[in-house]
Amino acid sequence: SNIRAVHSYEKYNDLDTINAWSANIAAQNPSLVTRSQLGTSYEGRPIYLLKVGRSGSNKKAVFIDCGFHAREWVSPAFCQWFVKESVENYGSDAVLTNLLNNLDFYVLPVLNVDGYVFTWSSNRMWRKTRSVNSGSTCFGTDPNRNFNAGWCTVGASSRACDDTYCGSTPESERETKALANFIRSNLSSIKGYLTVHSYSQMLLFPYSYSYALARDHTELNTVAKNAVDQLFTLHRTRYTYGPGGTTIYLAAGGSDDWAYDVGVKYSFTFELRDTGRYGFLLPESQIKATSEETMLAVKSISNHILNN
Ligand SMILES: O=C(NO)N[C@@H](Cc1ccccc1)C(=O)O
Ligand SMILES: [Zn+2]
Repeated sequence: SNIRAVHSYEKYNDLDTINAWSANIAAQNPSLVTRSQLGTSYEGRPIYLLKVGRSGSNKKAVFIDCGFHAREWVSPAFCQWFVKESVENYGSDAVLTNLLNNLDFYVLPVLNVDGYVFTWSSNRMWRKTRSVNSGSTCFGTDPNRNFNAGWCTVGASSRACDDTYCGSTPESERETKALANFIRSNLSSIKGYLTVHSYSQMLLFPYSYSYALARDHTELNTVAKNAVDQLFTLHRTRYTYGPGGTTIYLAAGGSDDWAYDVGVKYSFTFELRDTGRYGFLLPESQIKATSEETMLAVKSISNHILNN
């Protein structure tokens, strides 16, 4: 039939649906969206990346990833929402249009594709990747402990069966290696790194691997404050913000700390809704409000990046 399948942005979508969506939204919006493959997961699934923005030469870029942790379903929902908003409101939303004309957004809807599939098929509460750990019957590494940033020193486990297992080496996972390689290869353009998790309602920035203040602490703190203030205006959702170590907990090997230390100055971790009532099982009825308020924070941060 000639009826175009309509994507449901207010539902949680399985990986096949998300992959079909990313192919379609790129095909239907060629002047704004291009899809590439970042890499392949442990179980052999493609990890797709969307580049969103008007084509132009030597534009600054902001990298946004979702779906690090498999059970955090509202995270991939937000990445889908971001792309939808970009293609639907380009030309009508002045702020978004200006951003898309002057910045490129790399949007990674699901990094941990194997884990995400596993939460749909087997264990809704799975967090890690699904790689086999030699010498253990336990699967997976915590991708947010697997980066070369104070790796496995604090707030991480060296036991394969733990949910915060740091892996056998930094970037041991195909998924984290692919992401790190992409950022390393595009350091001249990537000025911002936003990694989207749930839940807690927090906006975190380096460092989580120690209590040391980042050299850009004052600026990052101001950017975070402005972002959470913008977020609050829509539905009065309250976020806390600050360095990860003091705001949530000490944890080494995180992607935000790694990105910051390789030179991506504006590096933030979002912890979306809620604060524990539903936790990872946030009802689909809250996807719209969560995504809309998070858009305000992302636009605030992106404008700061564009103007600095
Ligand atoms: O996973 C979640 N929430 O989903 N929280 C992050 C907190 C964090 C953020 C940045 C660096 C290290 C740790 C975690 O990986 O534990
Ligand atoms: Zn997480």
